[in-house]
Amino acid sequence: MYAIEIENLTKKYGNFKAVDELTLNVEEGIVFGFLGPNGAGKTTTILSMLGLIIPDEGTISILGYDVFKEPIKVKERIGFLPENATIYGELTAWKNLEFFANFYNLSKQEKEKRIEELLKLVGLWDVKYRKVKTFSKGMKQRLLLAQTLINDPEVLILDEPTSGLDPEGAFLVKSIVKEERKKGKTVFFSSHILSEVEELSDKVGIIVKGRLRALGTLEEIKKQFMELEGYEIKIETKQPLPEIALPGIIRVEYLNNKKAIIFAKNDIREEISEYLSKNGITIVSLEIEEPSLEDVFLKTIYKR
Ligand SMILES: Nc1ncnc2c1ncn2[C@@H]1O[C@H](COP(=O)(O)OP(=O)(O)OP(=O)(O)O)[C@@H](O)[C@H]1O
Repeated sequence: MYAIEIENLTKKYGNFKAVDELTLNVEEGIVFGFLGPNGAGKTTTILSMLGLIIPDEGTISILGYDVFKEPIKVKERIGFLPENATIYGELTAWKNLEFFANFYNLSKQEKEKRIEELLKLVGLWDVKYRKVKTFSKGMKQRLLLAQTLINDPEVLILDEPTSGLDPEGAFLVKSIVKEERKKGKTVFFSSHILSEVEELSDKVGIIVKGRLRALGTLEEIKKQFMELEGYEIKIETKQPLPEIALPGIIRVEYLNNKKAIIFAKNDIREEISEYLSKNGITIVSLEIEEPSLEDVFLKTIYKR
């Protein structure tokens, strides 16, 4: 079963399509990175997943439950961290968590145990009785994350969870995501920070102007990209390179007489290798230069 299934989601504001026929599935137990520039439609998709926005078209189910028809069943099993979450500044960290814990059917003991565990997890145990209005942005975000985890959710939905955090705060958020994944939980998070998506995600979706432009593991996305944009094959030989003219080659850029980058329509390493060995040339290395997620992301945004 998929943890999250989004089918043909469309949300319009007037005539403007904020999300346009979006279809994607997230397998259980993985971290899914939802990547897109500002205004791409990430938050609109996430709010639809929570049933907080009613889309014009499409269906969404989480853990097999339709989010619009069975909202309570869904909410019991998920944790949601909004992009601009609010927090009760006049309450202490402990009281904030207690307030949210009260929404769930937990005994006093279970509640206290859970709050203690979470405050320790996010590094706020020593300041548990301090009013939250005295907290830094990073401390508040950590408390919000603890709040998101209060019901030990099976699926975590995090909208730009590291936005505005310093490197230490971002590190803590990322380590919590990794810990949850280890426990078998599913995490869906949105971001426009490439390094973070690359570091955390088992699967990535790239959304631009409301449309899903790429979907898959990083490897799959890079492969799809190379199939569209062409392959860069780096070669180094022992003897000087002869002129290489093989079907599929777009151009060759010689770095010196024994090193070159071959731009090709497909992966023609075998053909190159055969051709050179026929000409008595020994290959030192012959490798595909993989695009970075940044190459893929930027070209996806600006080119297509
Ligand atoms: N209530 C609304 N009324 C009109 N337009 C809206 C509304 N909410 C969002 N939009 C528009 O829909 C588009 C998608 O917005 P959304 O907030 O989903 O993007 P996002 O990818 O989350 O962006 P960001 O990274 O900046 O948070 C934007 O162009 C935004 O201006």
